[in-house]
Amino acid sequence: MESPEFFIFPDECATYIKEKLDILEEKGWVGISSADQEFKSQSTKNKIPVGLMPIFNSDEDVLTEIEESINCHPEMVWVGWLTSYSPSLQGNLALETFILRNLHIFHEQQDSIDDIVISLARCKAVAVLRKMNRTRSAREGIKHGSMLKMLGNTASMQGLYCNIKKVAAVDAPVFINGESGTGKELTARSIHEISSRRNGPFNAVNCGALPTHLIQSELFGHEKGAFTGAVKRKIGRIEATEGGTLFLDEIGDLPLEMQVNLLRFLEDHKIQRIGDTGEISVDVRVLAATHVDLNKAIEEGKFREDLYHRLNVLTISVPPLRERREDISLISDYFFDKFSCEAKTRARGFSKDSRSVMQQYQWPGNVRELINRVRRATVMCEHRLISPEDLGLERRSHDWREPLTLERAREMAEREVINAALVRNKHKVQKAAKELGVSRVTLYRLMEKHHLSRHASEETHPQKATFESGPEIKLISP
Ligand SMILES: Nc1ncnc2c1ncn2[C@@H]1O[C@H](COP(=O)(O)OP(=O)(O)OP(=O)(O)O)[C@@H](O)[C@H]1O
Repeated sequence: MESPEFFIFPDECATYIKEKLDILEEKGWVGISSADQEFKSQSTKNKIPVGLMPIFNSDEDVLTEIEESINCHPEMVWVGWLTSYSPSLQGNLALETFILRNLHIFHEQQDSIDDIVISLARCKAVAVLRKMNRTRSAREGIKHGSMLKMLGNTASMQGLYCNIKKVAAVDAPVFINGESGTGKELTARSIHEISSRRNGPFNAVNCGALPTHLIQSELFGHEKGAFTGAVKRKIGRIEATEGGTLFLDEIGDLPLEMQVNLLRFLEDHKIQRIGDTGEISVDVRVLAATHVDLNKAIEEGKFREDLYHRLNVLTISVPPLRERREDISLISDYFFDKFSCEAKTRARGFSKDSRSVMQQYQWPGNVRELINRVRRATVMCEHRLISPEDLGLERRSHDWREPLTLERAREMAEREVINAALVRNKHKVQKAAKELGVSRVTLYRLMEKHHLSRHASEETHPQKATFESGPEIKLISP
């Protein structure tokens, strides 16, 4: 016989629910406390649960507990059960907003017990639909409804989606941390897309890519004749983002004098075009990202502490690909399908060897590097299955059981570390040299010695990266 439908309720509400359990059981529903192991038992394994959340009071602690239950089981659709003990929602804006946003409501005093059964069934139907969508989304690569094409099902990515939703619900600045190529800009776009600003513009500015003398005008705009060459009025990127979201990438590269202006804008939401005496009010949300250590930059006097605190109201971290290896197959398959639809290819998929190599590689350039390698392999592959060589990844050519001179080992390690630094720094030689602690000239010499290209487009070709599965490699000073 088929087991009855079931719902989960937070452990702290157990006493209240127990009183009602018999009635609900008669209607074909079984209630299980969130602390109960039965949740994972055979009888409920293939069932989709619904969450039932009695609301007794509006203490912050209770809100936090509810929030935690929802976060622990984001797959569930939750019914909020307003009991005779529930606080009045009117006048309690925080609770009201929270409840309306997260729960389907059942009023015990206004609705009959049959209505709660209907609510549970309705939520079950929504949960089933959600599950179907999630499965399809994982295939299609679209996650969480309007959240942009962010791929990844690992716990760390689920945590990221959860945080994106949380920060999208408010209007404060957000600081997005993460290595290069992890998806910081995509995260910023996702925040914008599900925020109340989604109908406004989204603008991304790479502070590191703008020449210093142009940054002020680019961000704040200028009036005609403000400086030589200002032949007409220019609206800056901040003003052009009115009503929307401005993403300042590589904020660590913003010159100090510009940091003062940005701070002023963040404090009073007013800007001044160069050559204009008046101030203009602008309604723009700022999201910022960097892959440099800003605490270190503050210590070195390169980044203003007050600006850091102003921007750092909410922080989100995007995990590196090597820390979510289970997502590698999903991402590579998705992009292989995409690229093979766009261009003719003989390839039908990845060989077993390629999959294993991709799993072990460190991915210093993260998702961007994975996409680039898959794109190249899809075009270059001459067989039915993409090989590690097509991906520009080859197993370490040396078998460690074989004898190896120390000099050769040093050379191999040196090449690998330099290649990783170049990929991480988008082939900006000066930046990579700084990270490696050598001069630019030295790095050029080493690149020549190891036949490493300085162009990003060639990062996987003709040089092949090896993958590191052995002990950590240290850079040996030349
Ligand atoms: N989870 C993901 N799913 C699908 N595509 C992704 C994901 N993360 C990143 N990408 C893709 O990888 C590329 C790099 O992402 P993005 O530009 O957002 O990274 P970033 O962290 O901002 O990089 P950088 O610091 O170098 O500017 C983009 O093409 C982006 O669409």
